[in-house]
Amino acid sequence: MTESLIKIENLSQTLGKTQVLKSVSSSVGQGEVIGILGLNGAGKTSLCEALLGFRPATSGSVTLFGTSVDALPGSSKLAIGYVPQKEELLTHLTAEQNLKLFANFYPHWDWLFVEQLAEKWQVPLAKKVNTLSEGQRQKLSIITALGHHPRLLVLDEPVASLDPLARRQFISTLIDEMTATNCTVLFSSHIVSDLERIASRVWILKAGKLIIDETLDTLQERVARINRASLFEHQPVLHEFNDGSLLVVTEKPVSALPLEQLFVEIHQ
Ligand SMILES: Nc1ncnc2c1ncn2[C@@H]1O[C@H](COP(=O)(O)OP(=O)(O)OP(=O)(O)O)[C@@H](O)[C@H]1O
Repeated sequence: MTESLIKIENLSQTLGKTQVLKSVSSSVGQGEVIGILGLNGAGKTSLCEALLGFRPATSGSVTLFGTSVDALPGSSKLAIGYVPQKEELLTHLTAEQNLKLFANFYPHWDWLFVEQLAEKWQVPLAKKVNTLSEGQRQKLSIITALGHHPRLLVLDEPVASLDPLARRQFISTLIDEMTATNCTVLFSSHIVSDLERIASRVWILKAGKLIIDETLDTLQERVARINRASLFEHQPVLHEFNDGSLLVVTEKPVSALPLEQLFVEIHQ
């Protein structure tokens, strides 16, 4: 079995008085695309940031590329592309100056690819960032993360400000990039249809807990809500609803709930 690119073990994090992550465990292999879903405040950003080592875990651990995230060498950091929920561009510089700053850090920066993306996505490179629209800034932030062809790409709601055409272009670029480089992608979004187009696996967070960690195929074909009386011995329960019914993976295909409906139901 190939080594996990990301390994998360019993990761918990408390910020102030809030426990924002509760004993999260999972592992992700090279080339997997994880779609992260959760209500506002569920812990998606906290998880992305903890995975990248931006905030130390209160307990538990994260391993990236086989090394503890707390001791990650520079070469591994350079293999990561990150699009934060709120872009962190230098607003008094032009879009092009921002790209040049990023390019300085990355030996494998691909200017041809970056310029093609900027043209296709209509990001005006000569304009100062503080004069760009929110969507244009978001596109620029995505380009800075893709420009060095990362092995691991973490995208925290990258499409929130994008119009439908831009979202479609972004998803298609992401698919091309994944095909060309077999990069691993973690992608949080509230737009379930986008996640369904690219995710191989789905994580659903609820109040800091990872309650669902299943392949998209399993979720779409074999996840069903059953009564407790129908539960087989040793059948793992994904979620228990308020009325006592249970969400389980069935052995044979069932007419599973559409992902969006499943998401809504487990939060009611
Ligand atoms: N610096 C902080 N100090 C204290 N609590 C925090 C801090 N940052 C986030 N939180 C809390 O952590 C919880 C998870 O927040 P997080 O931003 O990870 O959620 P999210 O799923 O990304 O939400 P959204 O969909 O709104 O972006 C929330 O209850 C939030 O109030």
